[in-house]
Amino acid sequence: MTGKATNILKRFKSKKVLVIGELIVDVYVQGTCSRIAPEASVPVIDVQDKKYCLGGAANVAANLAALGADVSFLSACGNDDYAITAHNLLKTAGLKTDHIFKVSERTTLYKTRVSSDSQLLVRFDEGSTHAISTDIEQTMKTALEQLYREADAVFIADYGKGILVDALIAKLEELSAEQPKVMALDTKNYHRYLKLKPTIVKPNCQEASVLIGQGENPRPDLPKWSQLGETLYAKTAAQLVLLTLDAQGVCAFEKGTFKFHKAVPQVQNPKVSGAGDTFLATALMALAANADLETMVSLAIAAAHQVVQQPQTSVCALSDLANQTSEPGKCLESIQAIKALRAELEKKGRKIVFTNGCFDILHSGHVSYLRGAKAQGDVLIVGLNNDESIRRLKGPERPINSLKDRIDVLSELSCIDYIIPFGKAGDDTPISLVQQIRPHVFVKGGDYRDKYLPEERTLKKLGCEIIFLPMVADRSTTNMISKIRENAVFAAPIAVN
Ligand SMILES: Nc1ncnc2c1ncn2[C@@H]1O[C@H](COP(=O)(O)OP(=O)(O)OP(=O)(O)O)[C@@H](O)[C@H]1O
Ligand SMILES: O=P(O)(O)O[C@@H]1O[C@H]([C@H](O)CO)[C@@H](O)[C@H](O)[C@@H]1O
Repeated sequence: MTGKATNILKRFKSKKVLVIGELIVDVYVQGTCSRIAPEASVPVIDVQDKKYCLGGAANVAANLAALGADVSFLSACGNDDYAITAHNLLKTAGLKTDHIFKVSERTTLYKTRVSSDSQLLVRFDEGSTHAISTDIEQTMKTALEQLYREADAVFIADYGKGILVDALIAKLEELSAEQPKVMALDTKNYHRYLKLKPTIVKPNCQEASVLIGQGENPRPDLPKWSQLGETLYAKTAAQLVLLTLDAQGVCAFEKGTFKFHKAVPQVQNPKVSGAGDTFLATALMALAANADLETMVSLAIAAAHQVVQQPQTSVCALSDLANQTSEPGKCLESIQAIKALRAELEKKGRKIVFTNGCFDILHSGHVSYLRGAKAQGDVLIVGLNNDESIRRLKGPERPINSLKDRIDVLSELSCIDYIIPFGKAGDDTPISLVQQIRPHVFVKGGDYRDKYLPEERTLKKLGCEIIFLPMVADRSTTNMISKIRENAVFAAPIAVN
């Protein structure tokens, strides 16, 4: 993934997101089965472990918090043991609980999954599913008004268990009409939100199949799905529809038009419960951070890929997502990597700019020159003399900074796309690199305008344009070293790496 994703992720931290929906506690009972019960032919599970996780809208809130968002979670639950469990789990996840309204007439929702080894045997769903009372409805409406106005984005996690009553949806419509916000919607009842016009929804293939009236047993064949954009748009009124097809990847639609399909990394025995929450939470954060559609979907896929490999409902932390999307280093070492890069750039029609140098102690002349070099094309590749090469070219006291240090420093310059170390005894010229890279433009500083360039003949044979950029006066590594020496109280020899 490109540096774009990295820049988008940096903007996640400042986002305030409102989550409204059902708070659910997921209970995972893990055991082993070695016998059948005497009273009936059912397995006896010797329970070995029981885990409690945030589920439903609470899992969405936990995912958003893990991605760096400042989350406000609006919900109602019972005033019971599972409400205490949920409260503790929310606190552990760094979530505020002051807008979780506990009411005695409700029982907190919880789903208990019983597994033997990794085989799910049964799931019990418990808790109140009736609509919240008018009192609680009014309380939540008041809270909704305040929290909506403070939010950058809204996530509606409607599990159809009595929280998202008509009055709250109507309030959302009113608020959205006054102050539109990016809004993600996860529901099985899209028809209830048509007037609200959510920004982004994420039906899976079964939900989409039901949505378009083709029943619950879809065949996730891609060609069919990519033609259903108009229908999905009509059924959801969502500007963006991200249709998740399990291992078949994701189809992205914008206002009914199919935009692209993205494959997903394949995982053996994926644990999908909660992965949809992670996917849509990440997509919403990316949207709120002004990501383009392609980057948004890639980030959502990367986050979901992380959680489907976890045994229980879990989250993808911002740091984990950053690690997954951080671009590989800029430094290319192997001929194969250089060849692959050249082929990729040619396929994309990119204009390649090449330059080379020692860049021992980086100074503003270098920076101005490298920025100017990048401006000559689309991609800047820098040939960087290795340490032995610099010793041969500039003397035994050089370089001051090792190749690794110089790569680290140059890699932080956004104008440089790739760095390739070079130089060997008997040939410290960039000729062989030029032959491999075949740049469209070759750049050196003006100090080379009247000097012999051994690579010039090769460049001309390649039809490569040669450009000399203006020098920044009084900036050179040699000068810097001299200044350091002159200013040193005791002209101690400069440590050579
Ligand atoms: N002051 C400057 N302004 C613009 N370009 C520069 C400047 N100094 C060096 N360059 C360019 O940067 C590239 C790397 O040069 P190099 O690393 O030798 O820099 P330097 O400061 O001249 O080093 P040294 O003093 O050790 O020779 C070369 O293409 C050179 O033309
Ligand atoms: O940092 P420098 O000394 O500007 O870079 C040198 O440039 C030489 C130039 O390309 C003429 O061939 C090159 O030969 C040398 O290896 C250094 O990169």
